[in-house]
Amino acid sequence: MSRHRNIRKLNVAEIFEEEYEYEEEYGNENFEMTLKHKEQMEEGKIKVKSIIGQVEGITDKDIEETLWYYYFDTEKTINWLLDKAHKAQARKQKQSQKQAVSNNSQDNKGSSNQEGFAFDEPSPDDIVLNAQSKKASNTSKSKKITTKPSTLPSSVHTMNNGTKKNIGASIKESDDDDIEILEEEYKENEQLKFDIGALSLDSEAKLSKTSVSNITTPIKEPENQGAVSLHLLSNEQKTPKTNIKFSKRIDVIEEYKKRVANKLPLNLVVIGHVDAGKSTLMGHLLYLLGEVNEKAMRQYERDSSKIGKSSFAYAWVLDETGEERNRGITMDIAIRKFETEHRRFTLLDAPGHRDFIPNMISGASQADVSILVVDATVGEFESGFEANGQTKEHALLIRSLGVQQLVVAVNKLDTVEWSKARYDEIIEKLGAFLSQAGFKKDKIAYIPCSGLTGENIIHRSPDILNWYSGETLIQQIDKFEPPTRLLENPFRLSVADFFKGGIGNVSGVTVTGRIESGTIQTGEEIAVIPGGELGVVKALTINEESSKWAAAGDSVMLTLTELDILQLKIGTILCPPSQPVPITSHFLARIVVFDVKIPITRGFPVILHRQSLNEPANIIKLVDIINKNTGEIVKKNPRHLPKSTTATVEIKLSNRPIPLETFKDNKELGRIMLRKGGETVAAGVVVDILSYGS
Ligand SMILES: Nc1nc2c(ncn2[C@@H]2O[C@H](COP(=O)(O)OP(=O)(O)OP(=O)(O)O)[C@@H](O)[C@H]2O)c(=O)[nH]1
Repeated sequence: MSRHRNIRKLNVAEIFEEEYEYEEEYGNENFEMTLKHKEQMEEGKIKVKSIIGQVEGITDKDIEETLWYYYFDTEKTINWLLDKAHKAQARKQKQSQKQAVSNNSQDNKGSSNQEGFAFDEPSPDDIVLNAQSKKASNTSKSKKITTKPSTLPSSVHTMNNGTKKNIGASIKESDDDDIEILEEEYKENEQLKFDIGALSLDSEAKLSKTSVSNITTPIKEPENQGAVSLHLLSNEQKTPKTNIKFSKRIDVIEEYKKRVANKLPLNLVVIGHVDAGKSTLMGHLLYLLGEVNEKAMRQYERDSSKIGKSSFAYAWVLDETGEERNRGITMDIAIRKFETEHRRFTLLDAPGHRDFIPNMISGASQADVSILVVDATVGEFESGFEANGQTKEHALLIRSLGVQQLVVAVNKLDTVEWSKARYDEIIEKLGAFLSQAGFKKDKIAYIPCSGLTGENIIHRSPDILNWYSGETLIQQIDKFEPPTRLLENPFRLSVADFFKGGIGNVSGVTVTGRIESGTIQTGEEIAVIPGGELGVVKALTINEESSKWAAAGDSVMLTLTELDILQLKIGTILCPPSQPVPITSHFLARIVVFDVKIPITRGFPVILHRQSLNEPANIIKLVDIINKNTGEIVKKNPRHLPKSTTATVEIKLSNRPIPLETFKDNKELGRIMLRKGGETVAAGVVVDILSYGS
């Protein structure tokens, strides 16, 4: 069956046909490791053990899981395991120091449990115990929400019931088109309609009966009512504590309107297959815009030619580390700012190499819009576009992460003598794929260009691209439309990184990340979930500029005081204490299966990605397969999910609960990616939380 067929038009008979093919090929049993995998696992374990020896807290299971996660890369496995063991040790030491200080001989359960290697942070029970003992001993500055929810969390009710109203009231930008987008967005949420990767789904029509009742009921009673999961405030505590006098508080939404009135801020991610020319194109663009001065540019040219990599001079503007420059590849997201006539961009240059897709996901999850760079060189476009190339995977990933607008830079046209025929061939092939991937035709623009020569980035020579009369790259990206920001939803920030120390003279702990929804201002109190620890925002910057407030869509640094750094982890969510994000390790998701080589079966192990967070998980139940066109359930309890199917599945986290919301409650926090063995196997949205807490 052709890989390039139109998946939207896939009919039920085809799905069954595929299933039969797979059944014949793989049988009905659950998928297990192949013999080769087992051999690799054994070899890997021996190697890892011979190097690290016996390390307290590292079990055989940990080694196996880590090897599997890194797909038998022993070096990465060892680094990760040792790093975790080191952190566990540091935590243990810190706990015993605290105990010594508090002289509280009763408070030993938390520390002993924190020795556990598998958990990067205290188990939820320990958190509560710790909190209680801290409260009793009153020795720690850290505060946390410890109230045990005896009934349904009312704040979560508000989030559910308030979603439509909030989204409808999202900030309006400047013109009619924007209003149309807002209306579309509003309708989209009214109907709980979502596009996942290749497919447009109206879940109201398409969910099974069980799921519909789960969704239409505002929220389920938490199954686990131990203070384990939701650290909620009791009714009396609902107003977040703040050290700003109410009359002085900033009306952030009004301020935001003023800020975007002139130039709209947009987060732009640049994606594409390895070596497509992403960094060169964007480095050249920054140079032409005057963001890189002549002296620095000449230095890049000299230094890159010294190591025989002169063609990478523009890429060095963005690839800043020695390793990236020596290897000639981008490894982590590079962030730069630039402005066009009507837009203010935060540029996220993503790595193209498949080994760094987790970094790419982390960057793409912060993006509003995207440039997809493809290499027009004969043979290169094809290898980026085929099954294990990154062109399709990246496009599907960003669509699944909610990016709707795309500029395709058909790059390196200098290598094909600026051939119109080649350009047409590429946009035809890509166009068919991108509409299958869920991009609307009118949201995609194609720009012929060369990042190396600079052609059609800002200027165009009429004798080179004489067959083209459209926009330059810069003109096109200046037309990106404003995305809808969830300004009136509860504040949510997914921690992308953190460090000890503060902004300017302020001391504390600093976190970086993108505000997914809501607003924040200095002086406000936030809760860290999981854990429930409380901190106060003492200072903040947006794109490294100091500010008193920030809003959804902003990439920020927040310095928090009164917070224990050990409570933070990448992927932790900061939120208002009165409106905490739920944590769960068991939920229902609607997924679209990517171009997998092996069908997904019950028990399928995956790495779940949500923003920067990634956690091992298992697909524990295949609930149903759905026809994408009609929304009908075509098969209940399927034995496996072949590529391109849309399905409802139950997912269980292996190690610990994570903060997660349903797509209905928060479009940003309700999206997930599932990866296995270095490949993205599916993307989807959370439709129901099946149990709260662990
Ligand atoms: N001829 C030609 N070569 C180009 C062009 N753009 C980039 N290159 C070359 O392609 C190679 C890779 O360029 P990069 O900019 O590092 O590619 P990339 O997509 O950022 O690479 P990763 O981030 O590692 O995936 C370099 O040798 C560039 O000089 C172009 O327009 N024409």
